Amino acid sequence: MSQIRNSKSEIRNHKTYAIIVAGGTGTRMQSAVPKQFLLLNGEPVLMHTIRAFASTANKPEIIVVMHPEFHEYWQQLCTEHQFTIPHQLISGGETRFHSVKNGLALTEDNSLIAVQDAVRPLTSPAIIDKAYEQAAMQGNAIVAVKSRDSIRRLRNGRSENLLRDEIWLVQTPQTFQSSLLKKAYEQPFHQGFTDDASVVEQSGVDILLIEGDHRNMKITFPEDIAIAELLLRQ
Ligand SMILES: Nc1ccn([C@@H]2O[C@H](COP(=O)(O)OP(=O)(O)OP(=O)(O)O)[C@@H](O)[C@H]2O)c(=O)n1
Ligand SMILES: C[C@](O)(CO)[C@H](O)COP(=O)(O)O
Repeated sequence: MSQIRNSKSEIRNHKTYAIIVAGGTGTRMQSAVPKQFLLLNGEPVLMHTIRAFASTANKPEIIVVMHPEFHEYWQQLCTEHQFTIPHQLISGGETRFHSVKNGLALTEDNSLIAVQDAVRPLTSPAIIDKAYEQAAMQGNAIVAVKSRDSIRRLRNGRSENLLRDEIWLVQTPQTFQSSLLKKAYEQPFHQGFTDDASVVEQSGVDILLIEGDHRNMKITFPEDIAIAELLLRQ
């Protein structure tokens, strides 16, 4: 109970942001428009993701990062779907790393920043709030789930079993105190930076996991839209 009270009072000292990265082209989805605009239960994927953040207790300021080529299209979708949740729309970069960096430029210091894939429309408001609370107390909070399958590593043609209890599959949101995230993103881009945790870890910070939910899937391949629609109905 006292831990809950502490985390709530910690968070009150910080402004909260969500940087929702929607600057990708969705090559693996092979759709006519990037996957963040595909309809999920009749509404674009990105609108579900923005609504999850707007439905949290923390009510972060929402920054959506998107390739400028799609800004007008997105405005049209917002009008068509009568989507009025306030958000800032800014330009994406060459990679996810560069898109996040563009978002960071709009954030104030001494804040808490959640970085979220636009294409994770099933993230629950509860886990978003939990991540802000944990990051307020401990510096960072990375949502992840344990592997349900056995895991093997293949190297030089030989496979070996890994202890699956030690393996976590990383999702978003990935939430940080702004000072840690901004310092880490001053590093030059590296191909190994597949998410925000890998960037922050490279700057010398220990990464802390919080348990998420297997439903928090990333829309990546064509079949994922149908799977997400089934999960939304449950
Ligand atoms: N230059 C980029 C590349 C990716 N992203 C975002 O990062 C998230 C995770 O990336 P991914 O699933 O790989 O999306 P895409 O890059 O669009 O897909 P693909 O790799 O299949 O091309 C997505 O919300 C995507 O829009 C971004 O903001 N800017
Ligand atoms: C950020 C991420 O979703 C965490 O699992 C993942 O690293 C994105 O990878 P992608 O190759 O850009 O889809």
